[in-house]
Amino acid sequence: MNKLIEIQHLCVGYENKPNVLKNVNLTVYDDDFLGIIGPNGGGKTTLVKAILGLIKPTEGTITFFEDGEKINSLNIGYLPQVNQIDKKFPITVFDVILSGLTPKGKIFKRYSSEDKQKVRYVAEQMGVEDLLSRSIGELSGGQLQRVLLGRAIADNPKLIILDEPNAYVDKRFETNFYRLLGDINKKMAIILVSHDIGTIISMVKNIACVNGDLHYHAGTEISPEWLQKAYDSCPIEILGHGSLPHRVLLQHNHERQSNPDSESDL
Ligand SMILES: Nc1ncnc2c1ncn2[C@@H]1O[C@H](COP(=O)(O)OP(=O)(O)OP(=O)(O)O)[C@@H](O)[C@H]1O
Repeated sequence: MNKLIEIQHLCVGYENKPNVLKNVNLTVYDDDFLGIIGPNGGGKTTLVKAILGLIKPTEGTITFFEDGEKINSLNIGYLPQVNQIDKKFPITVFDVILSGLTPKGKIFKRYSSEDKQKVRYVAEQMGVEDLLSRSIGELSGGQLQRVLLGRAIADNPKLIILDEPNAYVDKRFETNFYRLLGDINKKMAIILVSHDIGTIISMVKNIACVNGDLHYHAGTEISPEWLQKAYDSCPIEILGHGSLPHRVLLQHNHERQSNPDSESDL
């Protein structure tokens, strides 16, 4: 187990909201499966954007490693939140997966026959090989999720980041998707952002709760007290599921609330 990413004293935010995250420290390992939880507006996506290099830290550092040595950049695959996908965009499944092979900064890359073969291989792994000529607007939520996961892993990244992947699908299909993630985790590290603590606990190796700052918990044996502390001022209710907390219900009447209608998604 080697370090893959080391985040030290990270502060990051936006022009009109400069202090979204303050003094965040986190290490991600090369075989990690890290779950990121936290209340709405706590800064989970902001942390992901900082790791992806989409926003610049105001303070602190994010360092990448390969085989224990510092490197300048890391190949990261990303599965975005479903609301960031324009399903009306006229693009086929084949081209979506192929676009995962485009090196950063090279939009007009010429694809080789090897690339095209790779697309077919990835599509088979994701179980979408029969959908390659379909446009993404014709897919179900679960199919789209697997196509985008294929795009994220196509270039054999060292890490994939999945932002709320369970928002794509019906609960009944989640098991298959998470089994797929278990297989992928044998080859690369995974960061999974999710509101669903039940999912996080059953899947991941380590947990971080992001709520303006970051509380890290190695392992998944988390106590209700840790959760309450990590979620800060949000009142939480934990429903028992065996000895594991299964679901956390929050009331969003504190100042980080970003969407008053989203109470039911937690
Ligand atoms: N582009 C932006 N410009 C200004 N403020 C932003 C921007 N994006 C996010 N924010 C604010 O930063 C804070 C953290 O947002 P972020 O999306 O990181 O939270 P989150 O934990 O991912 O939330 P959710 O669970 O609702 O997806 C929120 O208060 C949000 O309104």
